[in-house]
Amino acid sequence: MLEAAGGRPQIGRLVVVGIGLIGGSLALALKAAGACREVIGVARRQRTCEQAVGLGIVDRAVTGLREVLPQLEPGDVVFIAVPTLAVEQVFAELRDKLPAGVTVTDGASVKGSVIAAAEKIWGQVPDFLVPGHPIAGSEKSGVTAARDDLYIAHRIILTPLANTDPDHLRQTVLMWQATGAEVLNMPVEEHDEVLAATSHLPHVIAFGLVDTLAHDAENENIFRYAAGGFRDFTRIASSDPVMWRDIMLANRDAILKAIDLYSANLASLRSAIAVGDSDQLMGVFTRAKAARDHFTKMLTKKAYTEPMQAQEVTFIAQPGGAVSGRLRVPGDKSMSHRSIMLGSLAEGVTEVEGFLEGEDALATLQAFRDMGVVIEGPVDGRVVIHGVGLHGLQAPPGPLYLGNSGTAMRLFAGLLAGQAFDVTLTGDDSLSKRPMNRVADPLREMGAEIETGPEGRPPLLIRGGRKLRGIDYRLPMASAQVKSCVLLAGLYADGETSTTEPAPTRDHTERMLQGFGYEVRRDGACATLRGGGKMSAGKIDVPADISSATFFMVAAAIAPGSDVLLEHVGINPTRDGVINILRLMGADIELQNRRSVGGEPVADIRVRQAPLRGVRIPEDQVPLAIDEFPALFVAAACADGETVLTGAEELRVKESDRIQAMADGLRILGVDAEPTQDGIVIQGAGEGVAFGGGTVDSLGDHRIAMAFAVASLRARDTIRIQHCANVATSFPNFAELATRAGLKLQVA
Ligand SMILES: O=C(O)C1=C[C@@H](OP(=O)(O)O)[C@@H](O)[C@H](O)C1
Ligand SMILES: C=C(OP(=O)(O)O)C(=O)O
Repeated sequence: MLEAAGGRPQIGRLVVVGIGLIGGSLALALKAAGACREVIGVARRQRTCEQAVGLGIVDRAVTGLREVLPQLEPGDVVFIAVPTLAVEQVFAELRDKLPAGVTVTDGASVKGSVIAAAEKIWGQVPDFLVPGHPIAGSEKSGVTAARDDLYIAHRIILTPLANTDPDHLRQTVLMWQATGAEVLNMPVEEHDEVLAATSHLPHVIAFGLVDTLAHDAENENIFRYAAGGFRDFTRIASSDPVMWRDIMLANRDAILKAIDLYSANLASLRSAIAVGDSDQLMGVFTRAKAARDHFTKMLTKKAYTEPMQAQEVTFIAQPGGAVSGRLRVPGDKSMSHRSIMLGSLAEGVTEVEGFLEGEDALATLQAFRDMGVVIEGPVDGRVVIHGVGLHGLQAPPGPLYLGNSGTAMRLFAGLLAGQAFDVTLTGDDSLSKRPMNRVADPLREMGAEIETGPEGRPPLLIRGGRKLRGIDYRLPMASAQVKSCVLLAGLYADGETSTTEPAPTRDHTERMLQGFGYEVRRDGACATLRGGGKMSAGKIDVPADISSATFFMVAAAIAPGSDVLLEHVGINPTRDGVINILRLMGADIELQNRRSVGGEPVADIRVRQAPLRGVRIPEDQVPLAIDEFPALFVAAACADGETVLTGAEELRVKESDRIQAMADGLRILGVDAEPTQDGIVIQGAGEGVAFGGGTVDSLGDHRIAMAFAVASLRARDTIRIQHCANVATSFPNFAELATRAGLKLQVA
């Protein structure tokens, strides 16, 4: 059927029945692609036929379909692009007159009615009919609106039936692909429901709104003062009335359902306005804004949930350079998560400044919105959370998707274990491989009911309505996530809950709970709280993330001529391992303007290049620098002599196995790096070039990606870093800041 001719796909003849925007644009696109031998247009009016030929949309045009049918052969395609309710009449003309082997497909916006019309005419849907619907169009209509690029990067939904002939289906798919469109299949009923909600309902509302206002006695004034919002919102009320009447009648049941749902929501908005229910209004508006922003990001391929994972980002780092200037890296990820969690569970309104607008923290924010918390923002790092109290969360409408974030999943497990409702927590590929028994085990000891996937991996199903009791938990590993999970569950438990950690880990949970007025007793390695209390809203100023600042600290330490000042960085003593380790290696680091901000120590960090030496990293520094090792390995590769890391097996269960991922990449770049079970041994180059060039795989781990970008400062050749999309989880503007600082980084 569809054969290559001169290297191009060919359908024989294309017959377009109805030469308007949809049919005419297909004709133009296939002609431009050289994908068919001849295009014949069929239109009711002679004038349209003449225009279509005159505009070069079709090669010839006739007013009667029957005229051209005898000329058709196998491999030809008839595309029906008439208003939905006129499709049946076209089918009637095709009956008994269509030569064998010809494909028939259509572009009607409702598929159920097309199927019904086919059954009426043929007794059953014929196997040569491939029902379809291009999701492209505009408020413009008619032959003069046709464009050859209408379908580029648009979706075409085909709704083949069980008996649809595979050859005819393939022919239709190839035809649409030749226009630059993306083709997908969907069941008929699903198509009609989805379109009722996303296209047909908005048209009803737009037509209805404009008609309401047009009938208003004040209409002249209304239209005179109609601003951009009105114009944007009602653009689709300029669409073709016949086409839309047909769609309403053809998809009646699904549209009625969508209208009823919307009417109920409109009525509840009305009453919120009537009684001045500001919380309900903010709830609806903030949720809608987030959904719409998210949708806009999806369209620009910048979504922070699932579809994002499919996107490929490569860093290309040219060798050499130095870093300089004053930089403020984004807000601390650990504190950003916790600000949303505790702000949501507090009583009153919490204002957060410096919030990290990265995908991990945004996933936490979205999850609380899904549980009914009203959250304004983020706008330039400012978030306002209308806390609902410890018992005010509502069951979310579906699973909570936590993207790439281990912190979110483990802390959520704790704070959801004592809720009244069931909840499922899911994540992306990387998170789905990470161990969760480390939180499920202590929570079960507290009385929670939790199911995990195989081998204790996500998803987590947390059953609601369980009574929790306080426990005294000795952590088997130094993990702030496990500690925080148990303490958060302790808020809902009877009696006291204590955690004892084998080594100090970040203490943001304890500090922030205290900041919200919840008593936490701290005694060395032990933290204790009593369930049943309450938190009061407060103000949170999130400092810049030392884990993100690390990439620039290492960059400045290794690149000759560098001098950077990193502003307003959190230097909590449970997070400052990177400063201690780099200093031990000989780095020139100065902490300026030390101050306390909202209970957390903060400083500006100045780093200038200095010769580094290899060291044995003290094991007590490991938990204090746990996320900084990918960058520290790059520093080690530039140091004089051997660097040995031990006691860091936790690195194997992060977003990737960071020991293996870094060892593999360093070796590709010519570094002698020997992974061990709990660490790594790296032979540093000393002065001069430390890395060759090459392609390394970050395995979708943000910190591996950024570490290798920094390595380019001391490389001989270009370093290409694959799978970097997840840099947006913790440091969305990394490439921009790095370039501003002096790295020669391109994003492809
Ligand atoms: O509590 C937190 O915010 C974090 C704790 C650490 O994880 P572990 O507790 O698993 O070591 C760290 O790696 C992570 O990036 C953030
Ligand atoms: C380990 C990290 O994060 P998480 O565990 O939250 O995914 C990290 O940011 O390096």
